[in-house]
Amino acid sequence: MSSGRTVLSNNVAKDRIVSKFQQAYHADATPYQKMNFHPKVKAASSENRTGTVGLKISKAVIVGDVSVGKTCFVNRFCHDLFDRDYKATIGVDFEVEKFSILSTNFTLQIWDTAGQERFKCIAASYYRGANVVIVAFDLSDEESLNNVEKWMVDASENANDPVKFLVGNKRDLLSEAAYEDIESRAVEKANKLGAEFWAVSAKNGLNVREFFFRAVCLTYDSLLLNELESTKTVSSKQIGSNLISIQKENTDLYEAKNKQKSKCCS
Ligand SMILES: Nc1nc2c(ncn2[C@@H]2O[C@H](COP(=O)(O)OP(=O)(O)OP(=O)(O)O)[C@@H](O)[C@H]2O)c(=O)[nH]1
Ligand SMILES: [Mg+2]
Repeated sequence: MSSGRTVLSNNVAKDRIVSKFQQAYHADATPYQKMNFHPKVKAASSENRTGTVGLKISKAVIVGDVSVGKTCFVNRFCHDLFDRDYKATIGVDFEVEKFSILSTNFTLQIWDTAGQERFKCIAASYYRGANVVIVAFDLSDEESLNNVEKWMVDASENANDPVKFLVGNKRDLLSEAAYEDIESRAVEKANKLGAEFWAVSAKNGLNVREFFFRAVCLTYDSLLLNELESTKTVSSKQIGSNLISIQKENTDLYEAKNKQKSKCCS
């Protein structure tokens, strides 16, 4: 979380409070047609019956070709920063963002993976269990759009029934006409992949906050709905043991990240 932000008593920054359901970027380019939180999700949130959803850490992974702007996109959202110099991501990096959705705390871990082929072995081990898969491409580079299928297939393989997005970055580089041209092809791809399309700019911040709010709204809604429908009564004992395994898994991930970096990047 960037410094200088107003942080509330629940440890969530003021600009991470989600009280309205964020709409899709383009109504014709999404498989997610819901326009609001499910009534059961709203009721459970207001009555504080959110089970393990508010306690767990959800996971998002961002993948895509080299230099499409994955790191800049994450940094724009998490730190409100933009770096014009390219620094390749080595393996993976991650950020943790805390939200308050309908007054429930919700934590998203954002795994920013390397696009370079030589780091693929490291990056791929972080796709497991992802709740959100973000395939990024560069709107000004057609080739990066041609490669999105393989990224989506790889990243979704071991994910956890993820919410899928196709994000075109560097919108600031395109004229309106050039954008419209690539947009129609991107929308076609997104529909084929069963993903929701967004056009953003990490450089000027266009649609970046809206995108992440959309991602957490869809994820929170579907995770809580699943939980409400599958475990009508979750005992506090179960919640306790789930939490221990989640915390352990998290610790393992941190350790694995360091181990794998030293193994694969030599
Ligand atoms: N004009 C413009 N440039 C951008 C934008 N986003 C990123 N860039 C530039 O694109 C280059 C690559 O950005 P990165 O975020 O490092 O790319 P990446 O996808 O993380 O690359 P890898 O980590 O190697 O996979 C940098 O020089 C950025 O300044 C954007 O929205 N607009
Ligand atoms: Mg990067």
